[in-house]
Amino acid sequence: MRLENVAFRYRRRDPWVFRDVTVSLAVGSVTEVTGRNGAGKSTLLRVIAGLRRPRLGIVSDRPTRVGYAPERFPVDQPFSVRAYLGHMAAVRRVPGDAVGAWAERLGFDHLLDVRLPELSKGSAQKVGLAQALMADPELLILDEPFAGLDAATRDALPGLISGLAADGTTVVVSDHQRCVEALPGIDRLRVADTAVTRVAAGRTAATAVLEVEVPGDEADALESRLRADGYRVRRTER
Ligand SMILES: Nc1ncnc2c1ncn2[C@@H]1O[C@H](COP(=O)(O)OP(=O)(O)OP(=O)(O)O)[C@@H](O)[C@H]1O
Repeated sequence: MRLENVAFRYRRRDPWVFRDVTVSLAVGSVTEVTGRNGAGKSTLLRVIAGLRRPRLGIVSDRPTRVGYAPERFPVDQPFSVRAYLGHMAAVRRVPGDAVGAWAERLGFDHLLDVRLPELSKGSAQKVGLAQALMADPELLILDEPFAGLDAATRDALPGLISGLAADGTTVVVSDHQRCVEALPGIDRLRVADTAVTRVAAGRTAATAVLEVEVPGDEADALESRLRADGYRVRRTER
């Protein structure tokens, strides 16, 4: 699919979140969206998913089956996990046994009869992932999917994502935790200052490595700023 000269702001007098965005997402690609807090990553994902319409520009060739897992899964609905996912499966015409299969795969099958508001953050995140994944999406949008996940699921998710991509799903993921950055062939978009820029995938000949020495108590902040800006950071303590 393709975004062409896309601009978005929430309200008419708001500042633009981004402007003049022209990017293509190849079928079966995995794209990581990076940027600082508030840069516009979630907004870009919503526009790509079709949940928000661009104010200007054109989005073309968006696949029909779109799976979207929001940053914060809405847990204020009074249903059990089973009832909620069963309903989502019915809406998307997915066989009902997909619910149990995804619950088992993501490790929350023991929670199927728990009501959504009673779920822990990580378990709610898994339910959000399951509803996005079970429709066999051609376009899968994951907004900070790793937040709150247990180690086993966090480790399994990149493999699951690359498996789906290998089968032709186009995946777009924002990921402060940088869990997908090591996936081979991953594309990267950086959102900053109302621009969305494609960052060269694979390191090219033009890559430079800087060694920067900072006081220990500043290291965490600098590291997360650099990572948010899309840089790869290797850290050593002295
Ligand atoms: N529903 C909304 N209505 C109005 N403004 C919004 C809305 N959602 C986000 N914004 C604004 O749009 C800008 C981009 O927000 P967005 O959530 O897309 O950033 P982000 O890069 O995903 O941030 P984070 O890393 O903190 O999740 C911010 O200025 C934010 O305040």
